[in-house]
Amino acid sequence: MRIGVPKEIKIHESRVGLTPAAVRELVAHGHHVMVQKNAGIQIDLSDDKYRSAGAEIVETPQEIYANADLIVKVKEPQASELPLLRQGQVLFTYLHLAPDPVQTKALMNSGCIAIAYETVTDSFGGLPLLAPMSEVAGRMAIQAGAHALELDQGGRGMLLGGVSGVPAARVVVIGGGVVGTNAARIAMGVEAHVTVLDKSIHRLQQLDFQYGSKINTVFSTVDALEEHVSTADLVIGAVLVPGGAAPKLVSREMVSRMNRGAVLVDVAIDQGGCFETSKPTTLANPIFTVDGVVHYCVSNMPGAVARTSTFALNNATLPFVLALANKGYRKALTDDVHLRNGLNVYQGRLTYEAVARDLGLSYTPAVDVLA
Ligand SMILES: NC(=O)C1=CN([C@@H]2O[C@H](COP(=O)(O)OP(=O)(O)OC[C@H]3O[C@@H](n4cnc5c(N)ncnc54)[C@H](O)[C@@H]3O)[C@@H](O)[C@H]2O)C=CC1
Ligand SMILES: CC(=O)C(=O)O
Ligand SMILES: [Mg+2]
Repeated sequence: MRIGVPKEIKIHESRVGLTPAAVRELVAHGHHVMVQKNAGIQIDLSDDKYRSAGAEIVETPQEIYANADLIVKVKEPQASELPLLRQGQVLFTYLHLAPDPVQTKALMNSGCIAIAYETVTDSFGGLPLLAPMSEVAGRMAIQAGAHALELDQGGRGMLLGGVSGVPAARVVVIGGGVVGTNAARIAMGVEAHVTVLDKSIHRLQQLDFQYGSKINTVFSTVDALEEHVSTADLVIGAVLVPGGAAPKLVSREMVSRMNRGAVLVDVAIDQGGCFETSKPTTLANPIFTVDGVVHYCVSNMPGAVARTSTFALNNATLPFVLALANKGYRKALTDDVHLRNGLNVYQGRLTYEAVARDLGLSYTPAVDVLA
């Protein structure tokens, strides 16, 4: 199979769809891999490293999209990339379609087969291609939040862990999944006062068992959210309804009652965000202020640590890329329900129910289009 890896063009995004090691595996299985010139240059993955792994280095994205059967990317296709997608071409990348009707329509019109990393599942009930980036983003959320709490960023001028004689900052994490657990872990590490809210008692039990007296776990209700958000110094938004738009759990009114200079980090912004006042920002210009509350809403946080993130992502995606390349998309999707759960768009039809529901479009089950 001909596999193409375009250079990412989302602002400040330096991750790459395939590492040289992943290219080498694919080439060893008899596939032809085209990597766009300088795709990995920012993270010390030079064209020479890709050449040594057996890749063909290609000058332009146009050549990649014109010649590849399977495109392996990181972020959702940007406006200039969408018209390059072709009928019957397989696209494997993050998509986050629920809050993005424009991209959804463009993918449907292209006739491509779009498989979203973030809705591929595993047999443990997890999202194995989202999890590595959620680990990164959860850990980064605390360093981004700590920076935003500095006075010259508009923050309260607080150190997360406090010092002798001065209390630690109050960190509230909404959603105790992969992002939330990693954020809580780093916040505990810097000795902040950490509270996690979740609507899953099971998750709260696991966190309580794992971290004991270092963490406060709270069942999430409107009452509990109001109580904990209003007194927080840093709030991390980390909820997820897989594939669907994030629920708006913190209203504008709740934000207006927060401490001046408190910080919100909305990691769930890639699914539309869980604070009413959130809007997506970029790594180039990550923060803005509403009612004196600093908001950090970057939809590709792992792009800031692109080297770590590229390796972590490839560890998870490679088995699925190999399956798609070795078997072809139809057999790979038919054989594996977990990969099939990643299928969001199939030649003009929407095949992921939560996306169709949130965008008010009609839904066709993946099994039906593959039959
Ligand atoms: N901005 C960025 O760069 C990145 C964003 N993300 C996003 O972060 C979000 C969280 O991802 P994960 O932690 O991997 O998901 P996860 O599925 O591991 O955890 C989500 C948690 O939210 C809880 N939850 C769902 N609805 C809730 C509600 N109404 N109230 C309270 N808790 C609720 C669930 O019980 C679950 O424990 C996703 O939107 C994901 O796409 C992930 C990586 C990078
Ligand atoms: C998950 C996601 O949106 C990212 O890694 O950029
Ligand atoms: Mg304590």
